[in-house]
Amino acid sequence: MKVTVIRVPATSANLGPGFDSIGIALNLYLTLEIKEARQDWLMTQPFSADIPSDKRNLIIKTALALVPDLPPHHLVETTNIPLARGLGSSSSAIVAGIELANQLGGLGLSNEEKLQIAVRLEGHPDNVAPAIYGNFVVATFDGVQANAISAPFPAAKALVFVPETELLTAKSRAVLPKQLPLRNAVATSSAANVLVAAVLRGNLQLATQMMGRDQFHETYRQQLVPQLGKIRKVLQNEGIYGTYLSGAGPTVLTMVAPESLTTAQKAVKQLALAGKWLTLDVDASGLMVTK
Ligand SMILES: Nc1ncnc2c1ncn2[C@@H]1O[C@H](COP(=O)(O)OP(=O)(O)OP(=O)(O)O)[C@@H](O)[C@H]1O
Ligand SMILES: N[C@@H](CCO)C(=O)O
Repeated sequence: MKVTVIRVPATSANLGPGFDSIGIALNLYLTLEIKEARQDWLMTQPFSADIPSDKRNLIIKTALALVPDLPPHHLVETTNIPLARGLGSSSSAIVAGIELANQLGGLGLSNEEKLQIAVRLEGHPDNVAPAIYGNFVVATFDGVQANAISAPFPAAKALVFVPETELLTAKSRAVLPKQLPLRNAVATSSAANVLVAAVLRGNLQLATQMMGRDQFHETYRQQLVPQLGKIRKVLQNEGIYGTYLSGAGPTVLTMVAPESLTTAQKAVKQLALAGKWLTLDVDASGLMVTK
C-alpha cells in the first residue's frame, strides 16, 4: 500500500518585537502518515490520553472543518515538537490537518490558500506561515486576509531552552494589556522594521540586537517565564544578543552566530535551569508531502 506522509516543521514566533507578525521554521517535525481507510477516524499518536485519538483530535478536526464528509482513515502521528511550549505545536497540527483534507479530498490547495485557512483557525499568522513556507516569514492578518513574505535567514544556530512546564498560549495572552503607550509601540514597531531589514540584508548582528527590543509582550510575560531575563543577561555578558521569548513561551530562544555557539552553550550551562537545551537550525522546506 502506498502511504502519503505529511511533514510540518516547528516554528518560533515573534523574534522579540515582531509580535503576531514574524516567525521562523525550525528543524523539529510533526509527521503524519495516512494509512488505510476505515469505518471511524483513528489517530495513533505519541501523547497521553489528554489528546484525543478520534475525530476530536485537532488534526482530524481541522481536516473535517474543511471537508465534513472526508473519508475516515487510520493516521499515525510522530513528532518531536513539544506541546504548549512556544514552538508552534498547535500550528503544526492545524497545518497538518489542512494538508490531510487537501490530500484525501483532492482539493488542490495552493500554499497561499492553505495560509488563509490556517490563519483563520489559529488567529495570528506568525506560526502557521513559517510552518507552511519554511524559513523566515513576515506576515500580517487583518481578521479577513493574511499577507506573508518569506525569505532566507542568515546563517545562525537557534539555542533553545525548553522548560519542563507547559504554558498555554491562551494563558500567556491573558496577561497582555489592552492598550500600550504610543512611544512604546513606536519603539517596538521600528525595532521590528529594522530587524526585518537586517535579516533581508544578511546582517545577523543587527537583527539579533533588535530581537531584544520588544515592549509589546515580553515585559508582561516575564512574570510567567523568569528564565527569559536570566538567559538574556548571562548571554549579553558574553556580547551575545538575540534572546527572545519563543511564541507565547515558555521556551526561550537565542539566535546565535555559528562561531559563538560554543561560548553561548558554556555560558547558559552555569544557570542550571530545569528543562531541556536544544540546538536547532532554521528549516528551509516548510510543509512537505511525500507519496
Ligand atoms: N499534534 C497535536 N495533536 C493534537 N493536539 C495538539 C497537537 N499539537 C498541539 N495540540 C493542542 O494544542 C495545544 C497547545 O497549543 P498552544 O497554542 O497553547 O501552544 P503551542 O502551539 O505549542 O505554542 P505557541 O503557539 O506559543 O508556539 C496542546 O495543549 C494541544 O491541545
Ligand atoms: N504571537 C503569538 C504566538 C503564539 O501563538 C503570541 O505571542 O501569543
